[in-house]
Amino acid sequence: MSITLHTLGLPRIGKARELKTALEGYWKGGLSETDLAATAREVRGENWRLQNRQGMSMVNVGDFSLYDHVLDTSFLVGHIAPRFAAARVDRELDRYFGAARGLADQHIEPGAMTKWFDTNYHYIVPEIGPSTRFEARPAALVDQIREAREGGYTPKVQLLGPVTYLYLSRGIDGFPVLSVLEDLLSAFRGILTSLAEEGIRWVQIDEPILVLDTLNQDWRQALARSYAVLGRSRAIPGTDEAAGSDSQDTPKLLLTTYFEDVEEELETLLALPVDGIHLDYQRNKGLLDTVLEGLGPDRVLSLGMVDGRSPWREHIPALAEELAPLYQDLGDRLWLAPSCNLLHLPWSIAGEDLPRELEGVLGFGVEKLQDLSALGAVLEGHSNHLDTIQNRTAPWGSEELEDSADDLVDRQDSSTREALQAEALGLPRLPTTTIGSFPQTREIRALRRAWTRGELGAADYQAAIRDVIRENIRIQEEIGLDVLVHGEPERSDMVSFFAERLDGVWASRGGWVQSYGSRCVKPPVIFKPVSRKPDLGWEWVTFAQSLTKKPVKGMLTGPVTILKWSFAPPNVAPQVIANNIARALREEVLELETQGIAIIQIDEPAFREVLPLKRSRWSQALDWAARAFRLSHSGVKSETQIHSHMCYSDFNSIFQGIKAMDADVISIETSRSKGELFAELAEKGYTQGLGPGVYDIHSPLIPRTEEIRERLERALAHLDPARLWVNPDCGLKTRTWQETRPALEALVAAARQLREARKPRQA
Ligand code: MET
Ligand SMILES: [Zn+2]
Repeated sequence: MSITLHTLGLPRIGKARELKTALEGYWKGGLSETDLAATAREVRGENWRLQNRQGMSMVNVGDFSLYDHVLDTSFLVGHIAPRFAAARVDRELDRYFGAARGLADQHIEPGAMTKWFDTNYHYIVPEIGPSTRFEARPAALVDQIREAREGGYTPKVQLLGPVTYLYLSRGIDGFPVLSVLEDLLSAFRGILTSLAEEGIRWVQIDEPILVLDTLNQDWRQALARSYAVLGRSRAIPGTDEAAGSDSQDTPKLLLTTYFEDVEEELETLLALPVDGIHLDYQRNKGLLDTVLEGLGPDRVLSLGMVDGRSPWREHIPALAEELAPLYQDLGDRLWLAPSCNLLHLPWSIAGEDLPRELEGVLGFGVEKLQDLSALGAVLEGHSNHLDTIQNRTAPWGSEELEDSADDLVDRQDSSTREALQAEALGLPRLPTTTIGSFPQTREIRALRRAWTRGELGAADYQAAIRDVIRENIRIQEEIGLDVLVHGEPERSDMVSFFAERLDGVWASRGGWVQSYGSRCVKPPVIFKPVSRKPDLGWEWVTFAQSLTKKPVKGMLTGPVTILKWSFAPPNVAPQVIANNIARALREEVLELETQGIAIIQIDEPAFREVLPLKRSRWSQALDWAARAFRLSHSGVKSETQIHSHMCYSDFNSIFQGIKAMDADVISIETSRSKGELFAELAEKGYTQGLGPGVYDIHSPLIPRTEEIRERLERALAHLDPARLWVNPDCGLKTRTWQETRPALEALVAAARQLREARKPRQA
């Protein structure tokens, strides 16, 4: 009997992003539905082949998605928000994409998108209201099961569990989402019945909310009720009766949790009448004894042995040794898998140019499965892989592991700074500025491409970028903005630009990870203590400053954002890495200051992503994150104004951190907010400068002066006019100049009108 190996899902964008290309082709009208379906089939086929080749006992069906698995779940349970259900579409497939991306021609807004737990994957939020009804619609899933069977594979079906599905939903106007549970469970039952008819033996049902430490009694009850209906005892909905004999014919359920330990909900979890439980091994080690006790004599324990969301490889010999007694105990009731869906990793590291330190240390999806099968083989005594695998940890010196940022110099108090800065900068009331990037035109992209390909020499490239900066400054002066920027033409991406200029960070060529739909990101890998390789590009900023008398704001990406949008080594605490990056950035900040740059913006759009899944650890995380931010500008003069930028406005959970960052000005996204935020901020005692975004850069609409003025007035109703800035929601790199220019003109006009109307008390 060989040990059962399986996965919790694989990347579905295609190993060379084939699905991305096909999707975008289909959306533009250049690719037919048939061709898109063919690409989708190829991607699934490739995934099944890989699982088969690596010795997985079953292949997953249901992990593939054309856009998002939460949206797929909505369609699977027949829950399509009314505005999409009523939309006019040529093909049903367009209704699905409409729900994901909106239907602009019919003015139908897409579903909201938000992050999947603490990952960088975004899902489409289901909307639940009084008219929500569910109905099993398993046809598409059944087709994929048959497809897998035709390929000769044994399918295991993967579903998002009903309770997590509801937990991730939004109740329209506060509608209580749990009130639809029974109806949803009937749909799930219908689906399980269809799967039984297809001869499915195992269903993987994901309930990652079991790792949270914030579930209340209602959610616990929902879990208990759901698995009473869907699990082994299979009660008949609406009655207390068990379904009895038909339970033999329905698939077994493997309930999966991932991303964290299940400490708080261990009892809840063990009481669920499911046939197997999956846990992240590393994070639940300490609970295994209790788990084994509660597991009983028949149930399967699946352990996530290789980290499914970090590219660092495990030390297989050590793992095999640790696991051996458990394998003895459980025999074939022990299953092995990656800790979570491999969707959070790129496809494979093969063909990448790795720095010497990373050879054999790093692996993506394919390599994770190789490690898993190596572990299986070692456990079963079929292999002595033991001597070929070396220690796989990041080369971080032990002295560097203790880092409390003692070199952090506290700044003078904020009101002293405020006065000094006001004098040094001499800005008008309601100063106008932008967030940093200007439109990345086709010419700029072509320029960068030619330079990276070596078709353009350094001197020519730099001259061309200087021309763009010159033009950017000219336009900003014409528009009449108060604080200018160089426009970031040299950056394609705010994290990879810095990653390439920091020693200790490795950028892959093709390590793409799905962020949402067809959008992919290529996270850099931080693998050793980070340092600044000569500079981080300050000369572009000082060049811009040399062209104008107005202050030019220097632009950097902050330590927390660089950390959160990269892969970091697991054996180093995040604050150690963040401090490390902060010190490299600090050198650049101090250089900018020396060169006469009086305002420096350190962007932290990923700041709130430091919040761990467990709420009990929030406060500590905010502390180190704010500390790292402060370290990145530690030592600047009081006259130097430090800005930060975050493109969201939900500060409730991070307010403590925002204050502790001790920035002078923070720009945020608010153009869609109705003003409650300002009252809230005032109430909480926010006293720094604030730049509420008054131009929604995500929309092609050009705001009118009156609209901007209204938005500013809403802020002025609650905040000190001396601390209010006027700026867009975020950078303008995705917009065109045709949109940007009139929008910024409106923004400047609105600020001027308000200044006039409010008659400043001092010059
Ligand atoms: C996602 S935040 C982006 C900030 C950056 N400075 C820009 O303007 O593009
Ligand atoms: Zn932004």
